[in-house]
Amino acid sequence: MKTVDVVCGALIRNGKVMIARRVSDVSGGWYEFPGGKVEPGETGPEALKREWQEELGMEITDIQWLADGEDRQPDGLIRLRCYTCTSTQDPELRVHDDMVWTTPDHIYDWHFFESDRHLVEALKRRMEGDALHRQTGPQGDAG
Ligand SMILES: Nc1nc2c([nH]c(=O)n2[C@H]2C[C@H](O)[C@@H](COP(=O)(O)OP(=O)(O)OP(=O)(O)O)O2)c(=O)[nH]1
Repeated sequence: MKTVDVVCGALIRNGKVMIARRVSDVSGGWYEFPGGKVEPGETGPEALKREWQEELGMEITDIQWLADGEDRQPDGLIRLRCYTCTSTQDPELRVHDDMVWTTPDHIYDWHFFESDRHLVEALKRRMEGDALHRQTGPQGDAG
C-alpha cells in the first residue's frame, strides 16, 4: 500500500485552536489541522512551515510535536505528524473555504477527520497543561 508522510499543525491562540475546511473537491469538505505532504529532505517542522506559508500565507513559530496518527484512505495510508504552533499573523484562506477558532471539546461539532480523535485528545491535554502552567507559573508555586 502507498504510504504518504504528512504534517499538520494545530495553531493555538488565546486558548483556542484553528481548524479549517478544505475546499470541497474529491478529498475536500472536511475540517482539518492544515498541513500537507513532507518533501524529500525536509524535517517535519520545515515541511509544516512551508505548507502554512503556501496554504495560509502565515509564518508560524513555536512548533512543538504533539502526536502521530494514521489515516487509511482509499488510495493509501497517510502517516500523520501533528504539531502545535503559534503565529502573530492571521490566516488567508487559499485552499480552504472556512476556518473556525474552537476548543478541543468542540472540534467534533464540525465535520472533522474521525481518524484524528486521539490527536484532539492529546491537544486537549496539552492546552489544559498550558493553561495550568500560566496560572501557577513555571514552578507551579503560585498557590
Ligand atoms: N487525517 C488528517 N489528514 C490530514 C490532516 N491535515 C491534512 O492535511 N491531512 C491530509 C489531507 C490530505 O490527504 C493530506 C495532505 O495532502 P495535500 O494534498 O494537502 O498535500 P500537499 O499540500 O503537499 O499537496 P500536493 O503536493 O498534493 O499538491 O493530508 C489532518 O488534520 N488529519
